[in-house]
Amino acid sequence: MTDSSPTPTPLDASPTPTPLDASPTPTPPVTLSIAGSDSGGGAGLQADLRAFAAFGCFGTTVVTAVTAQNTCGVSDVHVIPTASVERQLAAVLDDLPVVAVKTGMLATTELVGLVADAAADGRLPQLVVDPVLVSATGHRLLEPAAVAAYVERLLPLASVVTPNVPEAEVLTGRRITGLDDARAAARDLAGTGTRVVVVKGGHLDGPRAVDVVLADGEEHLLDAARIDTPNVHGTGCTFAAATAAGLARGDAPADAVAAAKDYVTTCLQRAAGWRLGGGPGPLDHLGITVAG
Ligand SMILES: Nc1ncnc2c1ncn2[C@@H]1O[C@H](COP(=O)(O)OP(=O)(O)OP(=O)(O)O)[C@@H](O)[C@H]1O
Ligand SMILES: Cc1ncc(COP(=O)(O)O)c(N)n1
Repeated sequence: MTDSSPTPTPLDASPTPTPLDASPTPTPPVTLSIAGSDSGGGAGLQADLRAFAAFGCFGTTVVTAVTAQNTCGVSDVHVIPTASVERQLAAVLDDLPVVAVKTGMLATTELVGLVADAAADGRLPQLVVDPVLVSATGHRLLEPAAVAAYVERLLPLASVVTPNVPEAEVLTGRRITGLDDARAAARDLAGTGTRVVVVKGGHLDGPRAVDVVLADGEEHLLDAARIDTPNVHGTGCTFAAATAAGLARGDAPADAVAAAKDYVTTCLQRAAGWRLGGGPGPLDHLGITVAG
């Protein structure tokens, strides 16, 4: 008599988990994000800290605003008083050896001015400015009068600026419908004094997601296949934080933006099938280590 029952499947066939590695590690580079909190966790400081960690950086934070936000929208914005932002900045910079800084949501003209003053005093090394104006869900995150402060005060002091298409349109007054317009906008923004300009192409149409980079007068493109996914909340924050982290670990700016592009593309790919929330969902930053 033969036994026709199927071979029993072991309950858990996955490989034995690697034990946690407790060996000492070198002191990491310190990065700083000056940005808003996203209660939904997809953008803002929450995304920045995950991107910093992926690049092996120790992230610190200065909170400019607390948003009540999820994937569907922003229902409240509480701007942190300027004096508190100033004290957070002093607390971080007076003690920790920050080597690169990223700014995100700055909310008001006063806070843009505060950051510009700190940069002018040489306290914000390798400054990456992500000029956050509006959330992906359409909520204003910067008061309109603050746009001039960005152009006149902050951009001249930035190492890298990373507007998306709608932000580049507001900052330059130029309509951007394709790559040639994005190139022209990048040249306008380089004219403010920023060393490296990245006009991100996530909002342009087409099968590729192409970003225009103008670095010390040299233009090149960051080009990746466009991923078909609704989960794009926090791509801009992630790209800028990853760029700051690359600079912090010693990459040249052109290498830092290229590594940031690879990282954000990987995070988008991994989360393409995620279903978190009813609106544009977050990226998968989890468990990724970007080799230096
Ligand atoms: N669907 C996509 N597939 C591949 N890459 C994308 C996609 N959407 C955005 N990107 C890339 O993500 C990065 C961020 O670009 P994007 O223009 O979306 O910035 P953003 O609008 O500031 O982001 P956010 O959604 O956080 O506001 C860029 O490198 C862009 O090319
Ligand atoms: C606190 C904060 N900072 C930045 C963004 C922009 O990200 P997105 O354009 O993906 O909404 C946001 N929504 N919230």
